[in-house]
Amino acid sequence: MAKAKKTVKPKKKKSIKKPDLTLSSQQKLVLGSFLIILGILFFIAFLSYLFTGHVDQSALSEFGSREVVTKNWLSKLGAWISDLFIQRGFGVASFIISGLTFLSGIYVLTDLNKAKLRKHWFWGILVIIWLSIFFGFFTHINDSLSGVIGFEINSFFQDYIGKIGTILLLTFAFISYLAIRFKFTPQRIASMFKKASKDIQKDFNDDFVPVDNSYSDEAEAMKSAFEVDKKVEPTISNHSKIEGTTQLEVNPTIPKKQPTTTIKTETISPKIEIEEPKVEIEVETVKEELSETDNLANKLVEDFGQFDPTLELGNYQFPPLDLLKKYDNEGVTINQEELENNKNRIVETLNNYKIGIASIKATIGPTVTLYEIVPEAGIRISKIKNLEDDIALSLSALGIRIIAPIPGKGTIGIEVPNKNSTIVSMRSVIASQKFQKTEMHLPIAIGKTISNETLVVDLAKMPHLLMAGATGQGKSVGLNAVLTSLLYKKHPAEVKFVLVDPKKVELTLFNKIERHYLAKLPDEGEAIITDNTKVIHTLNSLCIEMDNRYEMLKNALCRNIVEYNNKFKARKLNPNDGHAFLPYIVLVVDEFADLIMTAGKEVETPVARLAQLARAIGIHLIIATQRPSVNVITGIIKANFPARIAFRVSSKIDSRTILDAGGADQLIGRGDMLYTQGNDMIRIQCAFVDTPEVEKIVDFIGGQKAYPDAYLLPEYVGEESGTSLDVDITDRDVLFKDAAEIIVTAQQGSASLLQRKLKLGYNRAGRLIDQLEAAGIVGGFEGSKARQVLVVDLVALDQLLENEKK
Ligand SMILES: Nc1ncnc2c1ncn2[C@@H]1O[C@H](COP(=O)(O)OP(=O)(O)OP(=O)(O)O)[C@@H](O)[C@H]1O
Repeated sequence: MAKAKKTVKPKKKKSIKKPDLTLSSQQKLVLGSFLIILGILFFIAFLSYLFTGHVDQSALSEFGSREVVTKNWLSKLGAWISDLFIQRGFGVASFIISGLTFLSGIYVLTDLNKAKLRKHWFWGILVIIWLSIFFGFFTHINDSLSGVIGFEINSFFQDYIGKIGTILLLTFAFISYLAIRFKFTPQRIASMFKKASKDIQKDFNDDFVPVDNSYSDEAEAMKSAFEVDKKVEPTISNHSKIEGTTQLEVNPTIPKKQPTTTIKTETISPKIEIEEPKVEIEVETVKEELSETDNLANKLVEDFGQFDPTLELGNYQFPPLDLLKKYDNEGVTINQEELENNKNRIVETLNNYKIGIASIKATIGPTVTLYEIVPEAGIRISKIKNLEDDIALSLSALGIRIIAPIPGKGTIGIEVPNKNSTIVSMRSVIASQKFQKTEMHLPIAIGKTISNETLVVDLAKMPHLLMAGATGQGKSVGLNAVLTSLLYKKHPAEVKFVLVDPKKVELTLFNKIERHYLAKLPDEGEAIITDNTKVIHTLNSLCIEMDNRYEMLKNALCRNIVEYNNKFKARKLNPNDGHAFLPYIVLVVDEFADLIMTAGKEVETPVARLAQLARAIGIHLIIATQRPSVNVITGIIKANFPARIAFRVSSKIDSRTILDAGGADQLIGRGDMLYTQGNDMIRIQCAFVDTPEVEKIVDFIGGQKAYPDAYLLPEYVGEESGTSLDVDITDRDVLFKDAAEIIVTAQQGSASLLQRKLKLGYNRAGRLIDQLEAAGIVGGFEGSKARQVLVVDLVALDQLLENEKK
């Protein structure tokens, strides 16, 4: 609300009245005009008092009587009010009150900034008091100059600090007023004096000068002296301002002194005028010229509306929250005693190592409590870091993690597991505002941070996720949490899953939503892939899908899937040209280690290719593994998976393999995890979603109307279908070029070399040799001897392959 108000405000000027929270427009009109009239009444009464006050003085005692005649222009009331304000109040300074009242009326009517009005009153009252004290000096001339208040204060000052003291005090008040109110500085005053003396000198030299900047400069200087304040109190009257400007502009050769005085009067006696009129500029937006296709697209959008990819399953219902379980032990449960004990032990332990603590703060999370310590001055953080193991031993709790220092803070963190950890239910994170209101493309409510905040991350931004953790530490639950998040947020038309599950048990549940959310190869029975050869086919098929999508993006002149889909929705892309709405594809591979061990390069190559290139076209990979050893998570995979989740692992080395840092070995399991997206590491308690809950969700979705089939991936012709001598270069094995390079580099035409280097099976390596022979890279079969290599080096090989394409 407040924001909306803010954005609207600057546009609204006098003409449009902004709704007020307390007063209706009618009330504002009544109050505003009342104040304006009251201001005018005051002014008339005060003005009249200057002429009639002394006559009316005697009548005031009989004020109640109707017969008494008063001379004030506003009769008895005028006489009484002006007597009250001028005689018994602040003297002639009371005129300012009439001005302020008038001003308040204008503010209420035109709904200007109330804070400004308050400022006017504040400064106005100070000026009134100052003036009345100042005029107190001159009461011998006329006692209504200062009023009783001014006179009394003045004589009070004079009694205590004398006449000179009072004058000095008033001077000081005056300077302070100028400095604070008008932002006057000595430099500004000096520069004004300088300018003035220069001008005088010039005047002296010649009476008339051709127009120069000094007028406007001076005007500027004076103006700028007040400019800072303009926002607070726009004082220059429109009328005089316009006059000043015209004089300056129209008479280019007028004598200098004249305009100077004009400007001075203009600035020194600020008249009451509320808002400087701002000439508003109306910007006409020029319509972009439309191209032919745009016109057509606009017409189509006009006729049929934007393309809605969800239309085919228009009645699709998202799973309700009720399908997810509520847990009793949700919410933070750590008692004061535990907190106190831990704190004491930390303080004691650190004291044993001569580390003094300046302060300590605890943040209680779902699984661990973070004690944030500020060490005493002079203690080196590296010292604490080195003592990590000793401190953990002394605190003798499993899973103590020391963060020294906490990034971005000068403090040290010690995370101590809570005795009773709490479950972070999937329901709580899905129901969180953060998740419900997110605008992310592929939002994942992964769990809660140490300070109990729900963490929602965007898979589309990651752009791929690597998950590792020893068995039983929460990996499968983590995968389910990811999938559940997407099911709760994305329509079947918007996202498709390719699920690879060599364990055959974890992801089978999702079979029920095959025709809603899964993608598969054509002619495959089941969408969930459990067989290694099928995995290789699917990965290669995804590579083809990727290439196809890139082609579509290129033709549509789009840089990424979001732009492409927006263009498609705006009906700017013709389905007859091969365009279609592109759903995101999320490839989930459980037990990646298992795959790499059995299929080696055949899996690694397409995975690496997808990881490198697929982000822009909406294919995202989630890879989970139990064994995070370097031959599973190779350099090329790591380089392309900046987002990583580590559940508890058994060794520091494993932790380093996944996170490039220790820490995952000190987690406590059961969904306790570390998450990094390339820079900082955050400790998260993974949201818990149990198999029965997932089952309910997939049943709910599976029970609804579905597409006729799963999302079909492009067909991939695998190695089995190749003949022994493939001459057609388009039918070559994807590893053909790699194989040729290995053979040429080694100058040894043997299948076993390929088997070793490319981690291939014998059959495939043999077939590669056959294809190399057909391409003229290796010679014919020579019994037990290795084949002859016919290409001398890699340059020659490149040339040969280039020539082939022509
Ligand atoms: N986020 C969590 N919150 C609470 N408990 C959890 C959480 N995640 C896992 N657990 C507990 O740990 C058990 C094992 O989790 P999970 O099946 O996910 O392990 P895993 O790492 O997949 O094991 P494996 O690799 O053998 O499949 C769960 O049954 C559950 O009791």
